[in-house]
Amino acid sequence: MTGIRLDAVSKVYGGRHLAVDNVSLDVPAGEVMVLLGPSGCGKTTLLRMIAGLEELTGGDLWLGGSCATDLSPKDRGVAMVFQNGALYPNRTARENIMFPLRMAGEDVAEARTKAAGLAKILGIDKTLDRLPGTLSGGQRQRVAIGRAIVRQPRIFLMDEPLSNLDATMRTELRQEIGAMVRDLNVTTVYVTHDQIEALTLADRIAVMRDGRIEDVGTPTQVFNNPATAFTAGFLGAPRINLMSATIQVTAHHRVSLDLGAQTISLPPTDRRSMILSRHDGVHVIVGARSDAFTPTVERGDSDQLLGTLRTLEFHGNQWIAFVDCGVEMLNPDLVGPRTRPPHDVTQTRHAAPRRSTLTSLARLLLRRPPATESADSTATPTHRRADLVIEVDPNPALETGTKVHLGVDPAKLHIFDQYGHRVDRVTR
Ligand SMILES: Nc1ncnc2c1ncn2[C@@H]1O[C@H](COP(=O)(O)OP(=O)(O)OP(=O)(O)O)[C@@H](O)[C@H]1O
Repeated sequence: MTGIRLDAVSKVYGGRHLAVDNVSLDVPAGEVMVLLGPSGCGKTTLLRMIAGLEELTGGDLWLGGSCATDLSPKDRGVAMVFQNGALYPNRTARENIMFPLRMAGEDVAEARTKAAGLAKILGIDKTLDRLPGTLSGGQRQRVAIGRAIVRQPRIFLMDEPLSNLDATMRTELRQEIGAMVRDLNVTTVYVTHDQIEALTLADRIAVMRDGRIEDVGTPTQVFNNPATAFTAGFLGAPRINLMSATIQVTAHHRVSLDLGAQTISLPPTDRRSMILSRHDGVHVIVGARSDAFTPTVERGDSDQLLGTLRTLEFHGNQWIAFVDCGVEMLNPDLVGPRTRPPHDVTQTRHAAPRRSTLTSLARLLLRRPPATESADSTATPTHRRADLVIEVDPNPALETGTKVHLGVDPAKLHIFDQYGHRVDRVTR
């Protein structure tokens, strides 16, 4: 089994377009690593660099403990499946799967046995004698996967293999891919922009943005304990509420998050209270998923916010309320890297991404808040007045236009600095 190590890897296209920016990542042998991120964030480029289809502009690639930066693609023991796994149209599914083995000189009977075994795992054993043109998209993609993996590659790379399939087929094949790569125990890197695919398939997810890795962790780690506001915003539906806030420290070091029109108090025992109590006046970003609130029509003991119910939506398995609390919301896509200085693409090695700590907060004290920065600054994330998006239980008293009290569970709040990094230490 072969692990993968990316060591400060960068890719600059045409001498000026930075597609992958100083990425370091370890994929232990046998792990299923999913690269997740929006279109254009560098996922495919990174995958192609592992396959040897793109040269590295900077950094090194290690496969199984040996430097593979300059190794030719055929010597890497890597197989790759793309969105549209092209098949030989005049060969049956069986012949397509057997093809790499026959090319390698393997005995026909042996190749047939291997192809049949894989076809069973992939659920296409009944279609082995058909031509690709007579197969459904999902069946064709299964054949392509079988053909890629039949030679037992050291590493299996998949680039959005399910994106052209319908929802039912995607779910089925996703489960089969997960089972297959684990059965075969092959180190797998899987690219997708679909959070459900990532959460369900991955041993670990690397969340990418603008050529960099924002966060790496198990699905539960990146979802429940996101290191950055972007990760918090990319995972989860409805999207996380990100509120612009200012730290307020009162007598006895009690810490509140001033949202402008309203405030949320942190319990003194909350570890963030300890961290933030020395940072009165600092701007932060407060993240709260839709289940962090308990809405009631009557005032309750744990109420922290008051708003007006603007809209109620039925989402099948849940009701979602849009509540106007007069607070300033931020767009998760625009928080973070755009607050960093513009990048010098001629430099391909950079310091490792920093962990969010008190030190980063301390640095904020030296900065003006985004709203007061110069007009041409890239530092201002999009601020907008918007509604909090909140899960509600069916309740006839919750009607559009009514006042709603919101209990807030501080344990479900994530607090980020203005660069979008968590103010408390994130452990992985
Ligand atoms: N051959 C190329 N020449 C110049 N720029 C390129 C080339 N290939 C990719 N890019 C650019 O590099 C960036 C990363 O592209 P990449 O295809 O790796 O992103 P991605 O995350 O896989 O996107 P998608 O999900 O849309 O496939 C993009 O801005 C893209 O336009």
